Amino acid sequence: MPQLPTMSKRTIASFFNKVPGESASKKPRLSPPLVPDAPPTAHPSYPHPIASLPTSLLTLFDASPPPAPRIITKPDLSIAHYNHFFPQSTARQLYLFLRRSLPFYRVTYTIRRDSLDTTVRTPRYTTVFGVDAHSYFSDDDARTLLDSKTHKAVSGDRYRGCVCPPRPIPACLEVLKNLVERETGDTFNFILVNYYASSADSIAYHSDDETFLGPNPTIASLSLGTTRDFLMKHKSDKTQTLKLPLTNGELLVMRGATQRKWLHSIPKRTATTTGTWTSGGRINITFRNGRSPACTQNYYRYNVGAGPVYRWHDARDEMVLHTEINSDNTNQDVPAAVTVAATSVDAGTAAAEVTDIPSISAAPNTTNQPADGELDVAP
Ligand SMILES: O=C(O)CCC(=O)C(=O)O
Ligand SMILES: [Fe+2]
Repeated sequence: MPQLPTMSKRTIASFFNKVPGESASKKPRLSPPLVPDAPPTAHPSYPHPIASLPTSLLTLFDASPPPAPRIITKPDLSIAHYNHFFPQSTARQLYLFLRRSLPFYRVTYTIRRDSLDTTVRTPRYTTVFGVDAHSYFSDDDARTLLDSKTHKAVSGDRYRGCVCPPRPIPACLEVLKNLVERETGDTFNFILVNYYASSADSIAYHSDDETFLGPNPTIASLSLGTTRDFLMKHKSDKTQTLKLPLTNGELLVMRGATQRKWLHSIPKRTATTTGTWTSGGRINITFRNGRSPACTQNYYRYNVGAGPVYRWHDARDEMVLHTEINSDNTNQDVPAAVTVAATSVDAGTAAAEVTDIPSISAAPNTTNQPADGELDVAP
């Protein structure tokens, strides 16, 4: 395990910039303006503008660099575990902010399995931002998609197969990405967000080792909100298992052979956590580095899909269709005229329904396979 750099005290401005010499990439970076309570990030690919972090939260980030991580060692596994990447109160505010600011999806899709068309219902809310290394978003307000080599506009062909155009990382998540990059020394171009609304939401055993992430990918994973068990098991050595109850503000950095050799999951639980500040929910944010357009296509298909947008409704204390967000919510940045297409996922042809297969490893051309017995067949 290489020595991990530790985070030193710094100014708010530094959260928007890279450590000098850290990045090999010469491409311009998104630099959110350093004004108090900056305006939301808007982009034609977004269903609504996405609020920027309040300055009060940025100040909290500045106040407390995380303690050094615990290094977990097991065969073929390399994990740096930051018990308190963010202090409780900071993580709590971040959780509440992101839950009410991001667009979420409940993705349904059809796969061919055992010669049957099978409808898969992802048992959690998801969303994704970013684009693979072949492209990047311009640094100006337009945030145009540019080719990483020629720095010219990307041709329409490159992402033709995507369910939606790639989305630039909004300022509020760019700040988190920069914090994680500074701490880990890695760079990431994708942010995937899961929202587990209750203990019934889950992700089945899978590994994030698709070829489009390259060999031995580093994946950083931030947990906010309700504590959930993160279970790991070695793919071939059944004696090797690991259980980490991930609490509010924890960061896992998985490296080396971890994805190739181990599976991980967040299982459903029967206990219900209600009446707390989390409302029983948990946000997980993973930072990844996608190498090719196949990654972009896969991530948007399985984390945005073709269905409707959901947003958090403060008064109702639950996710609701974006179209239901109105003036009784405190999410006032949603233009009333915005409409979303109804789901175009056709479940009618399905001969069977399942929930929770390894969602992002279900696409063609991936090396992942569902672990035996991990599919939950819907009743
Ligand atoms: O929620 C978590 O901690 C894990 C999420 C995960 O494994 C994934 O999104 O690939
Ligand atoms: Fe995963």
